[in-house]
Amino acid sequence: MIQLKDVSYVRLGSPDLEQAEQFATACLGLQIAERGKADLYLRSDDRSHTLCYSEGNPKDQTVGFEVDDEASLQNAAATLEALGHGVHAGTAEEADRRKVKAFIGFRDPSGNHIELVVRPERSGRRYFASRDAGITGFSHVGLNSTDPARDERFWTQICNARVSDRIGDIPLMRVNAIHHTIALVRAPQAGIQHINHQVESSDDVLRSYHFLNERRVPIVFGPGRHPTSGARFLYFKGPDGMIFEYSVGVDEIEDEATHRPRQFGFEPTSFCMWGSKPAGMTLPNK
Ligand SMILES: O=C/C=C/C(C(=O)O)=C(/O)C(=O)O
Ligand SMILES: [Fe+2]
Repeated sequence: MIQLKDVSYVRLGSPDLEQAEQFATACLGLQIAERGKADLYLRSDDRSHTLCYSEGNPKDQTVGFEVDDEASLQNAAATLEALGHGVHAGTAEEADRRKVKAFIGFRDPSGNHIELVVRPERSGRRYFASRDAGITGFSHVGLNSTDPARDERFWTQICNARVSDRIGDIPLMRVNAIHHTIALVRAPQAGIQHINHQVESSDDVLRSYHFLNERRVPIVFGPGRHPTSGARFLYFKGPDGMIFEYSVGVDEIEDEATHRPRQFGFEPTSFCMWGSKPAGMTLPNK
């Protein structure tokens, strides 16, 4: 069994790094860690980076997850190979670019590009936001799934993710105590459906609602509250149509041994208990 410890980073291809930088700093509120030749590294917490825009095709989207050590990485590679997932062993140069000791890359059953990494770098300097969005850290991703039941089996049976709750057949899965690190969303093709950053308070969510509205950043859902994790949230659109979420107050699962996933109906009130409806963002199909 592959033991995922946490989500580490997202890498997004971008045809326009300047536009990505403008959005990430002036709107989203991340800190520039480094500008490489073709990479823009952004921080959201005490890690050296949690988002990297890389010159290229916006369809190139990767999520990195941390595993314990190099032995775990080798075991993971063998497990995935045995299951027929092609595994790319990251070169030293590729690992440097990701600021990790070592990594492997593969595709999940829907075709999402996933990397498993060992020893992602932390920063000795504290995170200093580019704007006062109240970000406390990168927390989870929504991943497109062409078959949520199949992909739930992959993440839970091969990667040790645990289902915290389901909306219809959409699982919200954790890899540690936090309610979810991976949310599957039914879609016709692979891709990252949204990228979540936690903020400090509900005030931050509402402040950003007004801040982003004034700057004509499309708000696609919220402000609202998820009945699943209990989080207050706001979703908005960034470059290349990528959806970002701020949220606060995500539950932690107190007792790993006794937690049973709750089943929510596939209906609007399962997505927002305050009555907010998504605009221009398709609610996942059942
Ligand atoms: O609409 C359902 C979303 C649920 C949550 C949550 O419970 O916090 C998410 O953040 C999510 O799926 O992204
Ligand atoms: Fe989310």
